[in-house]
Order: sequence, then structure tokens, then C-alpha cells
Amino acid sequence: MEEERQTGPSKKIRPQMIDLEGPYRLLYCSSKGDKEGVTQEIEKGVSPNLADYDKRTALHLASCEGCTEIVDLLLQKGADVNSIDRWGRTPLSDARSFGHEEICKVLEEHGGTDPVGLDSQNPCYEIDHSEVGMDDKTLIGEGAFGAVYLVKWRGTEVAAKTIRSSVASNPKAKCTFLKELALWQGLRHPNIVQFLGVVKSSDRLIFLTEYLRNGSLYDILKKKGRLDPLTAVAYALDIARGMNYLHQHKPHAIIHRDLTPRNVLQDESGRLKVTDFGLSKIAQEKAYGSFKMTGGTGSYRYMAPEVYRWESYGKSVDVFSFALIVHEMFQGGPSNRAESPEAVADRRAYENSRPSLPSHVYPDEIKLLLRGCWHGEPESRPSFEKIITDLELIQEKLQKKAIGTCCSCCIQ
Ligand SMILES: Nc1ncnc2c1ncn2[C@@H]1O[C@H](COP(=O)(O)OP(=O)(O)OP(=O)(O)O)[C@@H](O)[C@H]1O
Repeated sequence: MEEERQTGPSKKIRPQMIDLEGPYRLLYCSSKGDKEGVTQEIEKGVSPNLADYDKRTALHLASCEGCTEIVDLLLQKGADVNSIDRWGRTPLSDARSFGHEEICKVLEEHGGTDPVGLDSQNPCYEIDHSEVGMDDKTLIGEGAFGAVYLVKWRGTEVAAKTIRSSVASNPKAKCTFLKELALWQGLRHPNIVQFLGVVKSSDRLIFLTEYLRNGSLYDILKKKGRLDPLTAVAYALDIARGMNYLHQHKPHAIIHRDLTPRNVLQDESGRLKVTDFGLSKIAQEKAYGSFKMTGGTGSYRYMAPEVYRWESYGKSVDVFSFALIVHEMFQGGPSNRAESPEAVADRRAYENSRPSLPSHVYPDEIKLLLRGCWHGEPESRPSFEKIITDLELIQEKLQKKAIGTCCSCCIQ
């Protein structure tokens, strides 16, 4: 299989164009302290409450960057002082995290609150460096952010993900990373890889998760090829249950954004677990500079058309990616292997092309499910809750069929 770990924008629209010419220029200018630019955008009629895909407004960005003048200006122009981003943070949460006391005062005078309170410092559970046997580490593999090692922590085998210094040494990237990890550390589900904590270390960023001995679904498919329908459906149910937990997370749904076979791991008992949600966005920030607000994130081969087209998107982008993973499990690998992942995403986004579903490989119920999940209209895709119900019925039917086939062969 070819390399598929590409992240970043499609060739159709470059982020620079959006920054400089679209309404999102308001966000860019706010983050850069460009008062003239902010004034121009607002005079053009751009709403002071315009937000990016993480629901971060101009006021969040100016508060984060310490641009007091811009904060004053935005408040004068009617910006909502308590707008809430994807992590449940207000501009005041950001100003506090970055120690911009003057801005905190201004925001508080305007009625600003900080719902996450002291937690806005995001203390991820910290693990003392001396407790982790980094000297006896075994390399498992390398991803977009850095190497992953098998290490022992307090006598237990765990995975240590090390983050490249190019990301870890960038304060903004590190802050975003820690926010994603803080979100992850609150999650508990049998189909979600368990986050364990961040290793306390002054210069590096290392975090520990449970270790999944059987590797990724990508490795499994590469080794085994096509899965039998019952196994494929059982795996699909594992992924759907993990994803349903993320999508039903309160107070905000968690969108994975980069659901691929590489981000699904298997434990010793054969259960699949989803990992690395939310982190793909940071890879994109790393590649294109510190400020991004557009949606072209994740791996092209599994990318929903609306993400590729840089349109606004929601939870159903994960349902689209899920359909392609299920398709691969029945087929034994991705379709259109000869084409580059970006070309595949382009045809899906602009020509509505989809993988084929030959009847000798895909049971009718699976065909129906996949067609719904990779529907071009995001609103027409089913929720993971519905997908679970459908898959359970399909599983039951396949099990009955398997028993029936087995009995008849015994009788004969
Ligand atoms: N918790 C874990 N237990 C066991 N193996 C793991 C664990 N986390 C990651 N790995 C393995 O380590 C390797 C690198 O993983 P990593 O998540 O960094 O990158 P990736 O998922 O392959 O690519 P990307 O970073 O682009 O998503 C992969 O082979 C992956 O299967």
C-alpha cells in the first residue's frame, strides 16, 4: 500500500488565500494584532463573532496572543465575551492560560467568565520521568508526530509516544497538544485507547497510553488481507462503539477527524480500539505555520468530501471515514491503490466517485450500510448509534447463517 499519511489542504484552495481574502482574515488579523485589518474586516460586514472549525473566535485568538488593543476593539464591536470553543474554553480561559493579566481584567470587566476555571491550566496527569524505563525502550514505529516506543512504567508495559521537538518546542503547538491530551485523559471506554499521562520532562513531550500488542488495523489488513464477514462486522462494531462514545461525549462531541486503519489498534484479546483523535489538526498546524482555521485535515484516502473541499464539517466526517475502513476490511485493502490518495479524495469530492461493492464480496446489508455512510450529503449519513444497531442485526444474521451452514455440513 502506498504512503497515505498525508495531511493538509487540497490543491483547490490554499490556506493563504483564505487567510488573506476571505472573511477568515478577521481571525488572522486578530491573532496577529493587526488593528487596521480587524477594523477593515468588521467594516466590510464580517461578524465579530465569526469562528473557525474549533469554534474559536477572533476574541479567543486575540486573548491567547496577548493583543490587548484587539480585545478592546472586538468587545466594542460586539464580540461575545463568553464564546465557547471546542474545548469548552472562553477567551478568559485562554488569557489566563497564557498569563495575559491585563486582558483578563478587560474581559472580566465585560462580564467574562472562565467555565473551566483553574482547570484551564490543563494539568494532564504527570508521570515522573524516573518511573519510566526510557533507557530500555523498544521502538514500535514512527508516526507523523514522532516515534512510539514500548516501555515499562511501574512494571507494566505501556506505549510511549514521543513528540518531535519541532512540535514540542513551539509553545502554541505544545499548548494545543496538551489541550487535546487533557480531553483524551478524561475518556474511558473499552474501544478507546486509554491515555495514561504525560511524562514530566522539561524539554521533551512524551505521553503514555496503554500498549496494544497486536498493532494497527493497517498492519492486520496488510498481513491477512480480506477478513471473513463475521470478523469484519465484529471489528466494525468495535470501531463504531468507540466512535459513538466520542460523538456522544458531553458537553461537546469529539470529532476524530482522522479515522484511518492506522488509528485503530488491536489488543491481545482481538478487540479494536480507536486512538489519536484530534491530533491530526496539530500536524496540519505544524506543516503550515501557527494559525489555521480551515478544514483540510487528516488522511486523504479516508477524507470526507466536505473536508477536502474546505467546507464546514461535523461529526459525520468520521462516519464517511468509517465506511471506507469497513470497505477495506471486506476487500483486504484500499481500492484505487494505483491512484494517489489525493487524486482519490479529489474524485470523491468533485465527481462523487465511491469504491465498488461487488455482490460476491459484500452482503446486501453491508452494501446498504456503506452507501448510507459515505453519502455525499453529510446530513444523510447515519449516526454511529444507528450504525451499531444495524451492525448488530447484520452480525446476528451472519451468525445464524454460519451455524446453518455448519449444521447442514454435519448432517450430510
Ligand atoms: N498504544 C500503542 N500500542 C501499540 N502500538 C502502537 C500504539 N500507538 C501507536 N502504535 C504503533 O506505533 C506506530 C506509530 O504510530 P503513530 O500513531 O505515531 O503513527 P501512525 O498512526 O502510524 O501515523 P500517524 O501519526 O500519521 O497517524 C504504528 O505502527 C502504530 O501501530
